[in-house]
Amino acid sequence: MALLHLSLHPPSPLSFHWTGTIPSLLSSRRSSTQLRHRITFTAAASTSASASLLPSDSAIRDFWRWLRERGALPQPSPPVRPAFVPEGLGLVAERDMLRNELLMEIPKKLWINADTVAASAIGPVTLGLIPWVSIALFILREKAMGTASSWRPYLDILPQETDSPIFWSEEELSQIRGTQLLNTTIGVKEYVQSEFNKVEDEVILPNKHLFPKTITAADFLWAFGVLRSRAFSRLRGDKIALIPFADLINHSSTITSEDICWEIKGKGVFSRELMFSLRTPAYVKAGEQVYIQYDLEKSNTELVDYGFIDRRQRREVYTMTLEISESDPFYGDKLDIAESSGLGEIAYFDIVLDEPLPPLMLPYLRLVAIGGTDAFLLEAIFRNSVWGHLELPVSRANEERICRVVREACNSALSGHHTTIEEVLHLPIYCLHFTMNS
Ligand SMILES: C[S@@+](CC[C@H](N)C(=O)[O-])C[C@H]1O[C@@H](n2cnc3c(N)ncnc32)[C@H](O)[C@@H]1O
Repeated sequence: MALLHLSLHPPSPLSFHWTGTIPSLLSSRRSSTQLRHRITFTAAASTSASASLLPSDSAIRDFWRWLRERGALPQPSPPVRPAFVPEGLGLVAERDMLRNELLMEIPKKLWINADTVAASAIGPVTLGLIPWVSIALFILREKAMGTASSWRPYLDILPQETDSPIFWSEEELSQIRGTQLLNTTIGVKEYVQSEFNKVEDEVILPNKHLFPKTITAADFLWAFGVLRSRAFSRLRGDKIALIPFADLINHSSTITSEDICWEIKGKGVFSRELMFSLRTPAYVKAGEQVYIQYDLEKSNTELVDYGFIDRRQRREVYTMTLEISESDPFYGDKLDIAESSGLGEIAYFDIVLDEPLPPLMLPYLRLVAIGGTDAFLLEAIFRNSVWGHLELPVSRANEERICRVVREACNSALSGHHTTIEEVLHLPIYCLHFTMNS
C-alpha cells in the first residue's frame, strides 16, 4: 500500500513544534467572498482592525513617553511615529525618507526575550521552559500587575486579538470546515492548550504568590498569538523576542526585498549594548506609512497566521506530502533508493501555482507507486541508475496509477465543495489530501 498526501504546508511564523494529524480530503464550505470578511488581503487592508480593538490615543501617548524615557527615541525628533492605519497601528514617516535610512534603534533592555524573563521575579521558576512559553508567562504576569509593571505602556498598546484563525469564533471556523487551514488551526490551539496545561501544573499553581491574577487558557492563547504575529520571522526558537516600537511595522507586498530592513548589532563603548535597528526598505514621503516585507519565503497559508494574506505576490504554495508506506511490500528498497537521493520515507514538495513542479517530485511519485512487474527496478543491481530511470515514465501502468490516484483525489476534493470551481480557485486557502491504496 502506498500512501500519498496532498496537503497545505502548516503555517509557522515561529518555529513551534507541534504534531497534528492531516484531515481527510476536504475543502472550504465558505465562499471566497465570505472568507474575505475575515481574512484581510494586503492589497486592500482597509477591512482590518475594528476600532473597538485598537488602543486608545492616551495609550499611544503613554507608550511614546515610555519610549522616550527609556532612550529609544533619537533627539531631537524621531523620523517615524505610531499612528492608526488600516492595518491597526503602524509607523508613519514624519519626513521624506530615502531607502536605507535609520528608522529606529531599540536597545536590548527594551526587548522582551528569554533573558528578560530570566532576570525577572519569575526567572527562577521558568528555568528550562521553552522560550516562548516563558515570555508568554512574563507578559501575562506583567499585564496583571497593571500600573506596578514597568512594561505597562507597551503591553497596553498590544492588540486584543488579530485576524489569525486561532482567534476566530467557532462559527467562523465552522465555515472553513474541512480545509487544511482548519486542521492546522485546531492543531496549533491544541498545542497551546497542552503547553498551558503543563505550565499551569508545573509553574503557575505551585507559585501562586508570583502571579497576581489567575492566568486562563484564553490568556495564554492571546500571549501566544501576540508572539506569533509580532516576532520577526528570523528571530525564532531561542532568539524569539518582542521588540517594542519595531513591532509596529506592517507588511506590504510592494516591498520586494527584506535584506536591509533590520539587523542586530553592538553599539556603545566596546559595542557592548545590543541594538535592534530598523531601516526604510524604500523611499517614503512624509505622512506615508513605512512598511517592510515580512518574509518573501512565506506562503499565504503561513502569512494567514498574521491575520492577512498577500494577493499581489505568488504565494499560492501547496506542499504535497508523499510517503512510502511501511506496509508497502517494497518498503525497504524504496526507502533505500529515496535516501540515496537525500529524500526519506516522507517527502515534501512545494508546488507553486503556474510554476514547474519540483524536479524530484515526479520521480519520487513514480518510486512510491512502483509495484507489479516494474518492481525489478528496485533490485540492488539498478541502485546506481534507478533515479535516471525514474526521471522518465517507468511503465504505462505506473504512470496511469499516479494519474488515476491524483485525478480521483482531485475529483473527490472538488465534490466536497459547496462552492463552484471558480470560487474555489479564487480562494487561496484550500487543500487536497488523499490516500492511495494499491
Ligand atoms: C507586527 S504587527 C504590526 C503592528 C500591528 N498592525 C498593530 O496594530 O499592532 C503584525 C500585525 O499587523 C497586522 N498587519 C501587518 N501587516 C498587515 C497587512 N499588510 N495587512 C493587514 N494586516 C496587517 C496583522 O494584524 C499582523 O498580525
